[in-house]
Amino acid sequence: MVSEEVMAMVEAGKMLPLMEEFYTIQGEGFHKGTAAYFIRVGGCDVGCHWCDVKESWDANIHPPTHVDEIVQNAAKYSDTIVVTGGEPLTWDMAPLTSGLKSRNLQTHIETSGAYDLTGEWDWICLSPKKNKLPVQEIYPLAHELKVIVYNKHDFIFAEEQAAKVSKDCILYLQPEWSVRDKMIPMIVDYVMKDPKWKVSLQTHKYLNIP
Ligand SMILES: C[S@@+](CC[C@H](N)C(=O)[O-])C[C@H]1O[C@@H](n2cnc3c(N)ncnc32)[C@H](O)[C@@H]1O
Ligand SMILES: Nc1nc2[nH]cc(C(=O)O)c2c(=O)[nH]1
Ligand code: SF4
Ligand SMILES: [Mg+2]
Repeated sequence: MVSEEVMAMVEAGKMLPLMEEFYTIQGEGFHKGTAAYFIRVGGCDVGCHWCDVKESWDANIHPPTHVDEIVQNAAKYSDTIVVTGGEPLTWDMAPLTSGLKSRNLQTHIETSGAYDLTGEWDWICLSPKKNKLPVQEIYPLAHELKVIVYNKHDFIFAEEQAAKVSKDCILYLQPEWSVRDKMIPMIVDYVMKDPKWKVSLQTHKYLNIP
């Protein structure tokens, strides 16, 4: 049981249910190959059946942690901080990013965009999900669109989503990990036919790093 005081702090984004934090190499998308410190915030009710971090979904099992403490720790490791989850936009990200920005850190977010965008971000990776679509406001702000391809219909979904982002947004198709052997050849063909798309792989899984 958490106290009402802690609940109010979480509500205000001054504390966040912290699942894990780790220094690694960004494995996916535009910044792949670049060292970054990851902050994984618990809580998500989007419910992707193939989600590779289902342990993150239940916010109650992750300890509410002061954002000041998260920031102080993150600053020791990297000047690029990736906030992921769970779905980080479940929570008000403003206190966390203002702390990170006050230390001149680069703020990146991995999000489904299913909830209102909060926080100040240098890089927004939008990975839309069919079962809970992004809010309209996030599309023009996304720097990269990363659509997970689990089956053929996901190419149609990817085109629908690409029609909503800005012309400068970088477009990625990323195979869902468990079906990668089947989907990679289809993604390769697709990208060669329509080179506005690029391939994104979960390279950290090939490198055996977090
Ligand atoms: C675990 S999610 C957390 C952030 C946010 N909830 C989201 O979905 O964008 C981080 C990234 O991993 C992707 N992802 C999750 N499970 C995956 C899987 N099985 N295969 C490929 N990508 C996956 C998501 O689409 C997202 O881009
Ligand atoms: N190395 C590494 N890169 C990543 N890029 C996005 C990730 C995520 O889970 O949000 C992730 C992750 O979990 N590990
Ligand atoms: S939105 Fe992200 S964290 Fe939530 S279930 Fe889907 S992939 Fe997992
Ligand atoms: Mg991951």
